[in-house]
Amino acid sequence: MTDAAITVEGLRKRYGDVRAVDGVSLEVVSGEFYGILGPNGAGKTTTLELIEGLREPDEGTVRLLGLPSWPRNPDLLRRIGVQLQSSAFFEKLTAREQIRSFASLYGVSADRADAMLETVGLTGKADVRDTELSGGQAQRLSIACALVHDPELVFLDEPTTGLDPQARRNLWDLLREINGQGRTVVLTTHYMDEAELLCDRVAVMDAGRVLRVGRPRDLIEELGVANLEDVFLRLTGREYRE
Ligand SMILES: Nc1ncnc2c1ncn2[C@@H]1O[C@H](COP(=O)(O)OP(=O)(O)OP(=O)(O)O)[C@@H](O)[C@H]1O
Repeated sequence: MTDAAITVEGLRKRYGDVRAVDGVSLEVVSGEFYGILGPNGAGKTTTLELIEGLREPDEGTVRLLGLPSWPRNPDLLRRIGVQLQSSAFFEKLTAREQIRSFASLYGVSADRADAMLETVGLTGKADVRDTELSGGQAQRLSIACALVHDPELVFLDEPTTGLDPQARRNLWDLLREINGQGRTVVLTTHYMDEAELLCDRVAVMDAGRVLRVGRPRDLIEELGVANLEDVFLRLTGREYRE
């Protein structure tokens, strides 16, 4: 029996005429580092939001840590970490106040919040308001807020987009460390080098469907190509998405 952290069956979500998620089923094993890949508009973010329980599916079911993610379950929300966009920050707070506010929602100490700020390299910006942080700094703060309560299951939507190479490498180290502690990590990314390096398995999506799931090196071998970027292009084609 596999120890499933996430089980998704027959997930569908439409926005008007757009079938954003069109029958997605997948399973993420406990402790796995799992990537959701796909071109713009493939349905990655919508899939993630449905899995996280932030949106109601039209059809299908999601179980997180054995429990349904919809309707929202407060006990479950304590056990998962979701990286929200920085627009979800509390208004007019400094970086330190921001992460301490998230921490207090979960009953986590201010010391632990400050340590998390240090982990993402933002101690020097602790007294700066979030609106005055650079894009990459705000992103690091949002990741720190998602991790402050030590979640068992972590969801990150394009966590390294817009980060400089230093922040990107440091974040990779942090995510590896979190995963090494036995936590399950699910991320979306457009960086195939990142997915190849970090992910135990990836799901390649397009047009709301999962085209292929596998270990990066197995997919590379199966398709007889050089790297995961080639796998991605082979499966999803080279045309621009609308
Ligand atoms: N709130 C919404 N209302 C209407 N259409 C939406 C909404 N959110 C997403 N869509 C549409 O659903 C489809 C899937 O979008 P989604 O954001 O899930 O894709 P994605 O794979 O995350 O894309 P990207 O890589 O560009 O972030 C797109 O066609 C998008 O235009």
